[in-house]
Amino acid sequence: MPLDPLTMLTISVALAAAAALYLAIEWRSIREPSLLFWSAGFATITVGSTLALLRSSGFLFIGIWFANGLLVIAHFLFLLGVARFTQTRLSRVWALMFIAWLAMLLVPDGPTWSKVMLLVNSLLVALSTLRASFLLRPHGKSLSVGAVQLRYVLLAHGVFYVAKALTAVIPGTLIDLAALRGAIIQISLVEGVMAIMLIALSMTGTERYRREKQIAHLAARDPLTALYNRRALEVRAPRLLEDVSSTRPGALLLIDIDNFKLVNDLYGHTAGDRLLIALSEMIRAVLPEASLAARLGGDEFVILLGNATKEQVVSLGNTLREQFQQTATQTFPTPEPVTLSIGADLFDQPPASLAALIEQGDAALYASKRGGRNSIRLVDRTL
Ligand SMILES: Nc1nc2c(ncn2[C@@H]2O[C@H](COP(=O)(O)OP(=O)(O)OP(=O)(O)O)[C@@H](O)[C@H]2O)c(=O)[nH]1
Repeated sequence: MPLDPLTMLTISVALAAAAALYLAIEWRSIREPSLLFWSAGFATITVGSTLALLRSSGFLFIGIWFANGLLVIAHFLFLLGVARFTQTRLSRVWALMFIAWLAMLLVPDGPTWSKVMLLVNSLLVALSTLRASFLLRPHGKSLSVGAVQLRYVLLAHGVFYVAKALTAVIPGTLIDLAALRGAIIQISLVEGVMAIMLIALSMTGTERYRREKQIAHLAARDPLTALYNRRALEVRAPRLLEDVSSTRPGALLLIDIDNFKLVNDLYGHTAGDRLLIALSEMIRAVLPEASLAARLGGDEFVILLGNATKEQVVSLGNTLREQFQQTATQTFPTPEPVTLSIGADLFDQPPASLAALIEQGDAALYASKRGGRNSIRLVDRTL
């Protein structure tokens, strides 16, 4: 049994209100501005659909003109939300949408103007929606499943509104906005209900996926240097270590700053932090593919290499040592030199565990410290 227009509109009001509330609650917990725009968009649809119900009571200005204008604003709010989500700036030209909408309020009554109203209104909605879909296209970065879904839902919704605009100019189509009669209006109401559900679901999916990724990223990183922390290294190291063989030896470099305490004592903790960040950036810059780097804690860092050679390990260690010494001497001169001691281990069989490997690296590091610091000690276990 087909549902009558008033029932469809009532369903739209309920669904849009639920979506607005849900997105607002999500916003309260994660404070992501795009959620607020999307919530405001659904709240606007709630008000617009409620006003559209007044058509049956003869309130045509509020029930048609004003209600349709709110639909345009709602889609513009969706576009603003997508722009925030994709960190894009919208051109000021979009402000013309409001002028077009205000102009629609001046349109007189009558079937011809009814069509003009439908045409302009549909095109404005289509414009915002298609632009939002276009902003969600993949550009360099891969999109999450939720964002891809949102992109296609918006695209389908936008195409629907283009088609709706075209029907308004086809002669002979019955469009009675006042009485909510005509095939186009019936189809629109059904599409509207479906679109509200799909858009709201894909919006929440989009944000949730991004939040989960952010949480996973934060949990795996050292907050100061953004390198992996020890736990993240423990999770990722086994895959790299499994591939170690006599044809693809692995290597570990354990790096510790010499006399780091002096920087903290003489220049303050913030200066010490800056030096730790500088070292992490140097490490990132020299890190080959298929390798891992982490801050184990304090002034101790680790690099794990797959498919390494003795020459590569020594060269990488010495590059870091020289770069660091230069930076530390220039930025924070100290009575004792602030340098790097490195303990390295080259191996051609997967170690018993990461902890066992770090212990071996520790022994080499200790030897480097005892031998006068500012040096690299390599234990070659491939011989
Ligand atoms: N600025 C800063 N200092 C830290 C941080 N974590 C640990 N430290 C300091 O780093 C120092 C590490 O201690 P040590 O390794 O014994 O100091 P060191 O002077 O480098 O000693 P050697 O390694 O024997 O040369 C301590 O003074 C800690 O307070 C941090 O996140 N930021």
